[in-house]
Amino acid sequence: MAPSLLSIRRLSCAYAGQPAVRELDLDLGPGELGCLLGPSGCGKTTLLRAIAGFHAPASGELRLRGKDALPLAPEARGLGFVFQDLALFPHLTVAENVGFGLHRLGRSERAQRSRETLALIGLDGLDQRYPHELSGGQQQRVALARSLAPRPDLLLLDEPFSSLDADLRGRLREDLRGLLRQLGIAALLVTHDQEEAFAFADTVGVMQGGRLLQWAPGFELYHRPATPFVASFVGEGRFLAARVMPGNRVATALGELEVARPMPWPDGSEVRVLLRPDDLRPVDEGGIEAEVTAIAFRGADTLHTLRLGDGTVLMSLVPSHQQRQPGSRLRVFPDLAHVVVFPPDADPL
Ligand SMILES: Nc1ncnc2c1ncn2[C@@H]1O[C@H](COP(=O)(O)OP(=O)(O)OP(=O)(O)O)[C@@H](O)[C@H]1O
Repeated sequence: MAPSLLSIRRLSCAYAGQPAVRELDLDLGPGELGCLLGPSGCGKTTLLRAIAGFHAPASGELRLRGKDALPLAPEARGLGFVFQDLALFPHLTVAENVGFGLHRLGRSERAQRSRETLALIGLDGLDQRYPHELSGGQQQRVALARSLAPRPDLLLLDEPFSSLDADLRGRLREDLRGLLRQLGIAALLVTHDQEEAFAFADTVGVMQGGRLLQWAPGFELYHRPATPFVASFVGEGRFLAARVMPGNRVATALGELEVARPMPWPDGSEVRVLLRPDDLRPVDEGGIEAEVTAIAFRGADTLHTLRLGDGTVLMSLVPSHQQRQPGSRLRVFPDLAHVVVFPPDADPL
């Protein structure tokens, strides 16, 4: 197997003895687009700064291209980065900003690379402007161009789009993604925004309390979350009380469900099953009847909050042309591709 571009083992970081990153393992391959997702304060920025060389970890290993990177200063690590607080140089033109990291190249090569990168990022013709003569989105493109101009093999991005409105944000993200693919550059992006993480990354990591709980493609995170925290943090979902039955089945208020993988708990154990809103399909007959307690319009569909007879609260996505009011009744049928089961007491939410 080819060595990872970035390989992290048991990495721990702390501020004045307070842990911020705990025993974290992570691998990123050449050209792979990764994303770190997690609640505020879970250690995403600290991890990114440790990779960049701006934060010295307390312990653990950090290897880049197979070599120990911890002794290396940030500029010797061969990485590009775009951090929230990394502003453009106001007294330099766009071309000079983009050429800033290209001191190893000759003068004409530098100008050519700078022009080429500006064209790639969609800033043709703006090279002689100063940062204050650009829109917020254009400034962010210059910051991206500056980090991409030296053609690093790994780009670190800390919420680079957070100051932009949703439309611009989406466009810039797509343009950057295409460009990284075209140039074969790997990236690790920190974001709060799940939609952004799924749209951008091949592999998404969910962090909590300094730990990386799962590092997997978005589909895996959504359909096979490793912990109840990942299950509830990624997408929407509710837990339904269940009991383990013989033959890899669980009994629930919605009937018996088949579990694809063997469960480690003996028959009769109390467990809980993850139910996503798209796991509960509205039906005319059969299924189970529930009371609609709230309705949130989403455009193409509406998110219904439902209460079963025993008080269990669940969610169901319903096509939005089916109009209903809170207090009405709805029949739903569980239609689960993957039944995800957790013990009842793990990681209480
Ligand atoms: N310079 C610092 N000095 C002391 N503690 C810090 C410092 N920077 C971060 N921390 C603490 O370390 C923990 C992790 O912070 P970090 O900024 O890495 O989280 P984050 O996941 O990036 O959060 P956010 O999403 O809010 O940016 C938090 O408890 C935070 O309070």
